[in-house]
Amino acid sequence: MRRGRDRYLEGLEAYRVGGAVRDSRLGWPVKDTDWVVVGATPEEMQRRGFRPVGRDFPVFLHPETHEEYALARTERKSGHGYTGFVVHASPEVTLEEDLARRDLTINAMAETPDGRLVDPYGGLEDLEARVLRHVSPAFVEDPLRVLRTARFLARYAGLGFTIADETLALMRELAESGELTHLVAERVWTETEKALGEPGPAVYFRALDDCGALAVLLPELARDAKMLEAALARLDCLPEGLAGDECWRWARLVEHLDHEARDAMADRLRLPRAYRDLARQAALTRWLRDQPGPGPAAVHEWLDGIDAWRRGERVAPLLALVELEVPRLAETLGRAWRAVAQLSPRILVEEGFKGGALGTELARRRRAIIVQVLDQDARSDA
Ligand SMILES: Nc1ccn([C@@H]2O[C@H](COP(=O)(O)OP(=O)(O)OP(=O)(O)O)[C@@H](O)[C@H]2O)c(=O)n1
Repeated sequence: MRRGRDRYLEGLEAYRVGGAVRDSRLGWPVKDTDWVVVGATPEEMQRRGFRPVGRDFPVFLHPETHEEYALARTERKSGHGYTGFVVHASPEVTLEEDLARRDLTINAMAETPDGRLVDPYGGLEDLEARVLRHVSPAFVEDPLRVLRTARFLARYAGLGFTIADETLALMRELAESGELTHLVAERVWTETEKALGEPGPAVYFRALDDCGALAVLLPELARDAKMLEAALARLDCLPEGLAGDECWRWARLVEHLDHEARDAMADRLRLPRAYRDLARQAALTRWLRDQPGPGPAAVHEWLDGIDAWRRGERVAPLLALVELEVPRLAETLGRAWRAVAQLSPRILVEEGFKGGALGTELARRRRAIIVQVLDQDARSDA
């Protein structure tokens, strides 16, 4: 977007950078625009009315557009993890130096307010050749970049992007060095959740597997190559309405794992409740699908397990999932659920049941209804 004169920027050397420059050239929707300012001090920014927001480095919000303006800076690694960086921001830091600290060449382009491209590291050429390539060997200073690169691949995979061999080699190096283990759970999950929302989420996990990072970060998934391939194929196998949903995609990815492995992974990544719950329900639904028959006890256990009684809204989407693989079973389960849902505990209370006896009788009658529906279905099959 071209803007007219901006009095706050007058006399300031400011460049649009990062995602906005990349995405506008790719014809991808631009989410937000970040800026780099060269040759200014924090005091000058504040004098101009910019509001300081950076904790770790000097970043300011434009008084009107509220876009982020960061003072040009260099970063050097000084230890493990996210905090192990020495940031140097001063009016002497050049635009080229600021761009050099960035992860990928396509993320290291800048643009003047009037649209002139500054591209010292060949970002445009890589963008046109659809290559994700690191800017410099300093790529390895931030292990999160392994995940970021995989995520960008997942986003742009449909455009034909690949990871440059040399970059993949650095990603491998990071996976082998143990540096990835220094990433805190929140950062790993934030990237992973973003990747789950990208057009090609399977590509993210495959790229992490290719460089050995999956075995470090999500060993439960990486353990068995065939299982992993099946899980990745399932990721995008979702009923309409659920397709593209991060939480459902995650559930599909992990539904084949036993609950110890699922819980271990969820604890390690500090997964939000919704992700844990849905993964458990999807796993239970898969279990039901694989039961012989399945018989009334299994159907009942499934309804109990997904807490259908209190959370009836869970049933339909899970049935839609079954329908993708075993439509006939989904139909039977749907009938059983509709029949059993009509039995209101209130009726039993009115009949005089209470306490434990109420629970026992409710379960008995529910089971009887399920038996009846399954019998009817079996007879109409015969
Ligand atoms: N670990 C990181 C994080 C960020 N950056 C740089 O900071 C810019 C902004 O980062 P961010 O907002 O996370 O990503 P975007 O590139 O804007 O992408 P997205 O569309 O995902 O927001 C990136 O373009 C990149 O130049 C980096 O080099 N290394």
